[in-house]
Amino acid sequence: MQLKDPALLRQQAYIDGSWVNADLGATNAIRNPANGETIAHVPDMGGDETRRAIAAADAALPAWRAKTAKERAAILRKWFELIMANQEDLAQIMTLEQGKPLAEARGEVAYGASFIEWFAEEGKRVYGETIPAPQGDKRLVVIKQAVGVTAAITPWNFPIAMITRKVGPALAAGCTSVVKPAEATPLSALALAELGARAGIPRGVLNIVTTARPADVGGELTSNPTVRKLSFTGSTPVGKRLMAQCADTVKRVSLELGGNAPFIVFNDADIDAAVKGAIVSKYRNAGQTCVCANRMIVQDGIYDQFAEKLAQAVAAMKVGDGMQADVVIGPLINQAAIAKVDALVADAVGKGATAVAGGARHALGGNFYAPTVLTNVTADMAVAQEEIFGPVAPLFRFKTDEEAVALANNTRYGLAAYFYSRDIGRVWRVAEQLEFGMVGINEGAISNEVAPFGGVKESGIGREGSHHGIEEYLTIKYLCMGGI
Ligand SMILES: NC(=O)c1ccc[n+]([C@@H]2O[C@H](COP(=O)([O-])OP(=O)(O)OC[C@H]3O[C@@H](n4cnc5c(N)ncnc54)[C@H](O)[C@@H]3O)[C@@H](O)[C@H]2O)c1
Ligand SMILES: O=C[C@H](O)CS(=O)(=O)O
Repeated sequence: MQLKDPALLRQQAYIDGSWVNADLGATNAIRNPANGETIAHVPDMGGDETRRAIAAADAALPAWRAKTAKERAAILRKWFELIMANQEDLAQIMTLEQGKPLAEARGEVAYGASFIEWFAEEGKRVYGETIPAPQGDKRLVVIKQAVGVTAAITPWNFPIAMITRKVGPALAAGCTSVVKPAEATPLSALALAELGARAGIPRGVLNIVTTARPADVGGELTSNPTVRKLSFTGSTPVGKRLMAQCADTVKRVSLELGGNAPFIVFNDADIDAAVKGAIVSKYRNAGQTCVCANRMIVQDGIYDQFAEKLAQAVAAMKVGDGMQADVVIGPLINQAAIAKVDALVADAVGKGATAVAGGARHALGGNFYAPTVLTNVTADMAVAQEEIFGPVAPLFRFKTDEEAVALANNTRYGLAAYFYSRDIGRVWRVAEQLEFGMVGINEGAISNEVAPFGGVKESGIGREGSHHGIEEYLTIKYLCMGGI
């Protein structure tokens, strides 16, 4: 690792403004998914260390929320500037621990930083209201206040952006935060904390607890009554478990969970634009994103042409170590991911699908999977219902608009959906009929800091980003003044 600022590679957890080891000295090795090499060790913490982090966040809360929104914004703005000034180092750390190509990692650093920049400003626009009182001697006022101590549990696929999408609004609102990053990718979180300290975030306001035992740390974060809110990003099964664990202390919960995005291409689509959008949506992060197109649903009239163009583009993708300049498909996160993707492809091919590009583990071996396009895919195949989380595009065929919408909505998930059509009537009808939180129309890249990100059904609760995102960290208080 060749960092301009080696101090950004932190191998201790960050609690109450100090870099600390686990109480018993246990550590967790962090390995490069491209080659299995150990790049660092971080503390393997449990309930005791987590309780201390929560106590630190609680102690820091009064002074932090007493600052004005403008004072908090100045610190967050400085944090944003430091993240961007260290973009190259942060991108290198991310590629080495998560595997995504360096260009994508640079993009994620900027995307993650944008949430800090955005919410520094949003914090200054948390407005209350006055209500015309029904009695002349009363005055009614509504104010908004910080929820308090918050917890964030985040996934490995976006090691910076999934943290800043939570900590940005939390700190801007006046909350404090305890973050448990994914055990595979803690280094990006620790580097963020280092830059936060340099930006002037006071001790205890932001804490990072690392562990190889997520259930132990998560058990404390979800049961400790001092924690008033949990924001979780990850798989739907884990989200359900954490939501249940929060019930005993009636915590506020935000959940950003799994997806199964349909990508519908109608006969009237611009096929070249649709192929471009399919590649952007499907193969980003080697298909390991929650909003990846998971099912390509293509109308009869253009099915063969779309399949041929997509397969041709996919076959040309360079697979390899994300640190190599021309690589566009990096490794999957681990062998379990490889096995899952391979099993899904084998199931589809075994039931009659055809691999017109890829279709197997890559010749590089290890955690590399060949970018794949499957045709003749049918609803009885596992890829129709399971989140693939790999570089595999299954193509389904349809005849009518109604059939396409029914196919698209036939999932327990409801995060992102995409479709390509140039008929304005069809655009409005399909957009309104799709049961998803976000819909890309003639566009495969829909994520940014200004729009509400989130899903319906079993893809989650709440929204991140946009002016909605800060509401997740605020409570509404009604003041009734009598005797006026
Ligand atoms: N909707 C979104 O914005 C979004 C974004 C990224 C990823 N995801 C989803 O996340 C999944 C992939 O990420 P992942 O493999 O890290 O998911 P995961 O659910 O396995 O892990 C997510 C986080 O939860 C922690 N965790 C796991 N079990 C836990 C427990 N019992 N108690 C406390 N914490 C626990 C993990 O350590 C990690 O930090 C996919 O389903 C993807 O769709 C969703
Ligand atoms: O994987 C889920 C992320 O939220 C993807 S995105 O970068 O926000 O689109």
